[in-house]
Amino acid sequence: MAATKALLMLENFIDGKFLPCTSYIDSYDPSTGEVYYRVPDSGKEEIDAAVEAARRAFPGWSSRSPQERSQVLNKLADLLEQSLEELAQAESKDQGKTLTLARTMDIPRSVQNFRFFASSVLHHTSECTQMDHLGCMHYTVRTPVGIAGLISPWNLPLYLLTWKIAPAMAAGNTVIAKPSELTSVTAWMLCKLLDKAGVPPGVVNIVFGTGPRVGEALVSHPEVPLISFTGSQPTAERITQLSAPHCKKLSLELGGKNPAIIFEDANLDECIPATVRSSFANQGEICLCTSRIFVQKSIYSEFLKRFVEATRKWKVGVPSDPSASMGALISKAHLEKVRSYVKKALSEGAQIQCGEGVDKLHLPARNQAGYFMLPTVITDIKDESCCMKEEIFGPVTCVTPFDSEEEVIQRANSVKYGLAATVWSRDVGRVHRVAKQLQSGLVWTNCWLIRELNLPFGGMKSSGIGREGAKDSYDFFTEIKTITVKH
Ligand SMILES: NC(=O)C1=CN([C@@H]2O[C@H](COP(=O)(O)OP(=O)(O)OC[C@H]3O[C@@H](n4cnc5c(N)ncnc54)[C@H](O)[C@@H]3O)[C@@H](O)[C@H]2O)C=CC1
Ligand SMILES: N/C(=C\C=C\C(=O)O)C(=O)O
Repeated sequence: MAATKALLMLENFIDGKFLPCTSYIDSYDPSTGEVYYRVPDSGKEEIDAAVEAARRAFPGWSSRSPQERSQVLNKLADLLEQSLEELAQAESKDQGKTLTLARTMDIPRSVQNFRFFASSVLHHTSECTQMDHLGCMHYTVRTPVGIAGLISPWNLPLYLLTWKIAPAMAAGNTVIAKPSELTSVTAWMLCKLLDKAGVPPGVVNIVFGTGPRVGEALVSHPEVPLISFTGSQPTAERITQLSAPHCKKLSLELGGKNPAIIFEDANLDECIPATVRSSFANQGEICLCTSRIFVQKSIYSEFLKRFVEATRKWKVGVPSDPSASMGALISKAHLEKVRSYVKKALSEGAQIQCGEGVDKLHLPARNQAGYFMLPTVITDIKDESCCMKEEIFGPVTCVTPFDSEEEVIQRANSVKYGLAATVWSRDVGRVHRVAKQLQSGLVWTNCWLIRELNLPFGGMKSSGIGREGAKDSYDFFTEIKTITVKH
C-alpha cells in the first residue's frame, strides 16, 4: 500500500522556539482546492506567552546600536535570498499566484525589505534648535516604542509581513506578528532562519491563527502599544475600536478603488499593457490594482478594442506554468464574492467585454476545483454601481468614457477610497495638474507600481491612516521626545 504523505503542521514561534498549539485549522492550495497544511488556531494564551517573551527581549535588543541591528537584518536578507526558490514555490502554492511572480516580485522584495531598512536605519538624524536669549538648546531623541503588533494580509504574504517586521526590528522594537491564516507558510519558513541570522529569542515572535481569535487578542493586549495593519477597511474599523481604550499608535494600510485616467494624447502602446498589468497582476489582488479605467471619449473605442484584445492574452493557468500571467484566487469564498460583482453588473445592464461568463477557461483535470477566474472587463456601467464604488480585489476592471479633465478628476475622487491612481498623458503640465488634484496617496503617471521605498506609501480617506517608508516607518516605530537643556 502506498504511504500517504503526512500533512504539514505549522507551529507558533515564540521566544525562539517552535511550539505546537492545541487546535488547528486547514489552509488550502487555491489551485486545487486541496488542504496544503494546518495552521495553529492560536488565541489569548499564545499572545500572552509571546508578549512575555517580547517584553524580556526588549531591553537587550533596543539597547543594541543601529549598526548591530543592521548587521542582523542584512544576514537575514542573505538567508532569505539563499532560500528564494523554496520560498517562492511555497508562496505560490499557498496564495495561488504564479510561481514567476513569487520568484520575481514577492520573495526578492521580501529580501529587499530587510536590506532596505538595514541601511536606512543608519541614516536618521535628529533636530536641534537654540534659544540663545534664554541660554537654552532643545533637541529631539527617538526611542523604540516597545512591542510591535503586526497584522498582515494574504495577497502578498511575505512581502507585506517583512515590510512591517524589518522597520520594527531596525528601530529596536520587539515584534509579535500575525500573518493571515490563509497564507502562513512563508512566515513559518522565515522563523526557521531567525536564529541563524542572530536574532535573539523573543525579538520576533510569530503567532498564527484567525483575526477574531488571535488577531483581537494581540490588538487588545495592554502591553502592545502599537499596531501596524494591512488589510480590509472593516477589519481596520474593528482594530481601531479595540485599540482606542489603550490609545495605541496605529498604522492602517487599507484598500483602494484605484482609477486609471487615460487622456487622448496617451501613448497607448505603453499604456495598454501597463493597464492590463495594473488591473490583473496577482489576480487583481493588490490594493494598488486599477479597477476603474476612465478613457477620454475621442480614443475610447480604440482603447477598448485594444485593451480587451490584450486582456484576452493575459493567460490564466496553473501557478507553475511559466506562460501563465495569472493563477488562482485566494479562496472559494473570495472567488464567489468577486463573481457576484460581475453578476451584479450584468443585472444593472452593464456589458461584459471578456472573461467571466463570456470566454472559456481551460484548466487541467487536477485543477478543476481550484479557484480560477478569467480577467474580466466591464463597460456601460454607472459610476453609482457597487462595481465602481467598492473594492472587488479580484481580476475585474471597469472601463468608462469621459469628456474633460475637470469631469474626470471629480469622478475619480467620488469614492470613499484614496490609495493609488495612474494618469496617462504626454502633456507634462496636465500630468502635474491632475496628479495634484487627485485624492490619492500615490499617483503614478505613465507607469504603475514603480516603488521608491524611501518615500511615503499609504492612502487618504478610507484607504488608511499613516504612511510607510524610510522616514515614515522610522517615525511610526519610534517615540519622539524633546529635551531642553539650559546652559
Ligand atoms: N491590502 C489590502 O488592501 C487588502 C484588502 N483586502 C480586502 O479585504 C477583503 C477581505 O479579506 P480578508 O482576508 O477578510 O481581510 P482582513 O482585513 O480580514 O484580513 C487581513 C488580516 O487581518 C486579520 N484580521 C481579521 N479580522 C481581524 C480582527 N478582528 N482583529 C485583528 N485582526 C484581524 C486577518 O486574520 C488577516 O491577518 C478582501 O476581499 C479585500 O477586498 C484583503 C487583504 C488585503
Ligand atoms: N499594501 C499592499 C501593497 C503594497 C505594495 C508595496 O508596498 O509595494 C497591498 O496590496 O495590500
